[in-house]
Amino acid sequence: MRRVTEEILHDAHFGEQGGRLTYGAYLHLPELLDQQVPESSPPAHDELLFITIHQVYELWFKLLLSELTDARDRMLAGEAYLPRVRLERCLVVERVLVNQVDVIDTMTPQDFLAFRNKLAPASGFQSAQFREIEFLSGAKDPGYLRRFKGLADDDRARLQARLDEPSLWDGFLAALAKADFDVSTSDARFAAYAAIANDRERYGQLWDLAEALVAHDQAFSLWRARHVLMAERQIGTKPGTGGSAGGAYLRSRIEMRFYPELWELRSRL
Ligand code: HEM
Ligand SMILES: N[C@@H](CC(=O)c1ccccc1NC=O)C(=O)O
Repeated sequence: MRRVTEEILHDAHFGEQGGRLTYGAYLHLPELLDQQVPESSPPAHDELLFITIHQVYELWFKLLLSELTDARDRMLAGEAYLPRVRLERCLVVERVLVNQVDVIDTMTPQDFLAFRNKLAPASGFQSAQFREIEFLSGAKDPGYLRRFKGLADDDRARLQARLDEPSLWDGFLAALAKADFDVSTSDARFAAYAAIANDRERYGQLWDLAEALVAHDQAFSLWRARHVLMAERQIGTKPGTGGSAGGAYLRSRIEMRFYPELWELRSRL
């Protein structure tokens, strides 16, 4: 009698029709796994960890941009259900982004210092996708584009496009307008939020959508707070490789909110 594993391997016909696809080819693993190139020579032991974690962040940022863009487009079209579904997936990914800081925390500051001097003037400040997420979410600060050193032309064009196009917040207001709320003034908008908050039986989908936006906003605040601790744990009060004051600059960003009106609503309920 053949062993069970052999049966599984040889008798499975699912999806085999004429295909030559393999796991590695589908996922472009040779290319993907060839992209971790340490700057230090001989390589400092922890530099592979440092490169890997940033690449993983950027892959998740790419997914977030795809999900958030779809949520924005659907809200602009007046939808509420699928935008919330998209935002909830983003929230789960964002929790992963916050929690994987634990992996960087396994690095000691001495081991970071073994390759840190090779990194300047690069820093996370130059993450175009991170800034794209901020712009798309609603925090459009053109100053970041002006201050960006060494930004590739295609990244600059993508960031400019994110500044020019509607944000998630514009999408949310479009969804409210589609439900016949006046969103033209601050007073009118707060009246709309209160109406939605106070009649969830009628406006449940819009309420859930607003809450999903608050959760997305909160997740990014948590990431910023966690990032400050990650940075200070490594470099204390030293200035950053990107030329900022370091922890003090990062700390100043913690209070930033994508949707201040949805936070202000809490005080008015
Ligand atoms: C050893 C770990 C880390 C340290 C010490 C650190 C430190 C810093 C510092 C000091 C800055 C301010 C810019 C500068 O002057 O350099 C910064 C910005 C930034 N870092 Fe990190 N970082 C670390 C890990 C990470 C990781 C894993 C990510 C994930 C992508 C990341 C993403 C960012 C982003 C997006 C910014 C810009 C933040 C903003 O402008 O609001 N950092 N980091
Ligand atoms: N800014 C960090 C260095 C750093 O973390 C970094 C360097 C190059 C590319 C990405 C980085 N990550 C976040 O800033 C520092 O000052 O030590």
